[in-house]
Amino acid sequence: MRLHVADHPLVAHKLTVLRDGRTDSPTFRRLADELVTLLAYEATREVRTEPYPIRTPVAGTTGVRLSAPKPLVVPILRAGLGMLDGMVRLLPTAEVGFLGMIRDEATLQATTYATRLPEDLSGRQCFALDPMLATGGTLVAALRFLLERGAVDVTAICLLAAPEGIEVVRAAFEGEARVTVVTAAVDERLDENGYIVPGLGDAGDRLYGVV
Ligand SMILES: O=P(O)(O)OC[C@H]1O[C@H](OP(=O)(O)OP(=O)(O)O)[C@H](O)[C@@H]1O
Ligand SMILES: O=c1cc[nH]c(=O)[nH]1
Ligand SMILES: [Mg+2]
Repeated sequence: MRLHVADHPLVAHKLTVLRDGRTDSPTFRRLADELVTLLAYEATREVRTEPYPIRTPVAGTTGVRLSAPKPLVVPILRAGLGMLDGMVRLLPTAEVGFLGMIRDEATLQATTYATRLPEDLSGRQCFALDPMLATGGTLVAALRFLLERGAVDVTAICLLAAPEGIEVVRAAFEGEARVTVVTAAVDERLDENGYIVPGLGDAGDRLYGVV
């Protein structure tokens, strides 16, 4: 597993406003959208391309274009939906699959309640979107799911990660070059309820309201 932590003043600035408990839902949604676009720049560094010949008004040249099969973007519902638009803005030809996962608030165990993904992901590069990597249970299950269906590699894009969760993902994918985690920041720790500290609270609730 490879880990990339964004180191950029714009990311740090937007993340600070996102964390602030006074930030309202519309602003939170806009910032999550902007942050994922900044992170996607790094996360797509190894997206596959092929040579593509074109003519400029001046001369012929060979550029590149994204090669087939199309990358698959997978938001992990609910909170990952808040990152979808920002991601596909940068990768407009990508296809989108959905994974619905919920963490039990008492046991912190993740369960899957919805899947809408291609059966066969052979040869596909996948990008899993989830703002929070806390205990790591959700992300490990999601990454396993995509790799078992044949994904060539999976890059998870998170807004915040806890050190404990990173270690869980690292242990689950030890020596696995197909897994990369890109995050805007690694926070201090988890609290006794499995929340990231200082974190930003419940990302799903801040995006979409308390259910
Ligand atoms: O690393 P973990 O300990 O597994 O926790 C992280 C998960 O918790 C949150 O989802 P939640 O279960 O709150 O669902 P929601 O997106 O519907 O709010 C978050 O979006 C992650 O999916
Ligand atoms: O801090 C956390 C941990 C898990 N899920 C969240 O939304 N926030
Ligand atoms: Mg939630």
